[in-house]
Amino acid sequence: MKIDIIGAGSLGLLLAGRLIQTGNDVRLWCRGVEQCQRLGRDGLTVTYEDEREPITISEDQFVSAPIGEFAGAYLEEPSDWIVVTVKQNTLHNDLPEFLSLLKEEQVHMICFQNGTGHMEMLGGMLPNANLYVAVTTEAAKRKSLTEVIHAGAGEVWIGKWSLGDGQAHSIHNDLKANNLIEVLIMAGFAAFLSNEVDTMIYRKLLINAVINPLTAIWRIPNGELLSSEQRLQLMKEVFEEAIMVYDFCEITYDKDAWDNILQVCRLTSGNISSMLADVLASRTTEIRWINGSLVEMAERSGVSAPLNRWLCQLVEGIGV
Ligand SMILES: NC(=O)C1=CN([C@@H]2O[C@H](COP(=O)(O)OP(=O)(O)OC[C@H]3O[C@@H](n4cnc5c(N)ncnc54)[C@H](OP(=O)(O)O)[C@@H]3O)[C@@H](O)[C@H]2O)C=CC1
Ligand SMILES: CC(C)(CO)C(=O)C(=O)O
Repeated sequence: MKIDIIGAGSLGLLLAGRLIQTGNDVRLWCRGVEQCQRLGRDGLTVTYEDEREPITISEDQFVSAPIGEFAGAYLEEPSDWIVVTVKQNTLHNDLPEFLSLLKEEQVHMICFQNGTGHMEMLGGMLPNANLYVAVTTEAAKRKSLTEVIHAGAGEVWIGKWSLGDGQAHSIHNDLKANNLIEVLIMAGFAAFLSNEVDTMIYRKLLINAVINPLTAIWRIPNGELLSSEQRLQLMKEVFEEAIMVYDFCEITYDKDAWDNILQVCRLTSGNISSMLADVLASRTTEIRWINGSLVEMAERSGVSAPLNRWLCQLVEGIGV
């Protein structure tokens, strides 16, 4: 399968490494020229935290190029799938410029972002595109421009974004999506199709809305959220406000959603959350598309979500 991956960060390198290893034709689109040159010289490596052998991909097994060349290359030689693995802020602020040439195209594009808001934006910008959402519990950490650590195996759930014509299609009859799942499974991912990807997006949003800002503000690994009553109390208050917003917006959530968040803290106890990692590296965080989405959803329903608003302001104020 021919696959374009936009964003050679943690998730992008992980997907690229596994997909190239299993024989797919991957083009990896980077922000920086230096990274393209390093990938073109050294190839890429996926390593593990246990004793598993690393995956080593040599430079001649794939193409890496600057994002500015992506649209031209796609128009000349379209791929089967465009996989988007940039962060939300890049997707909203930078990608429109690079994707505008594709606005008439019927691309198949799949987006791996945490948070919400990006699919609506892409839907408006690429009206003919077939847009898909991936919700994943994989954990990847880029170690250098060419090396990524696969820090935790999870699942990848794929759904079609907005079927649009009001008819009840099942994604299980979608040939392209089935092909993608096959390719991901061959590459070693636990990948599934879902007709209820919305439920998954909002389940993940709840997890990220509670864990990410608090770990970023307190500068602690995920597991340490559970280490004091005071921290648990604040987590619970953020959770309850988010649930109140879900109730107003008629978004369904699991009965054991709170226990599920505690379980994620335990399972990822040594992890630095992506938001804390962004704060530590002085990068823009995804808070606007996580807790900020909850604030907007609340406002649209005529209620307020003051705790989530505060969290947005606290995180956005770090390092300003
Ligand atoms: N990592 C994980 O385990 C998981 C991540 N996610 C979600 O996936 C998304 C990606 O996360 P992650 O991979 O961790 O993020 P990273 O920050 O590791 O990677 C983002 C990549 O996008 C690149 N980029 C920035 N601007 C551009 C541009 N204009 N054109 C092309 N590439 C660009 C960055 O380049 P540069 O480094 O040069 O700035 C970087 O390589 C996020 O929304 C995250 O929430 C979801 C689940 C798990
Ligand atoms: C689940 C969690 C909190 C794991 O660290 C995550 O998705 C993130 O850090 O963004």
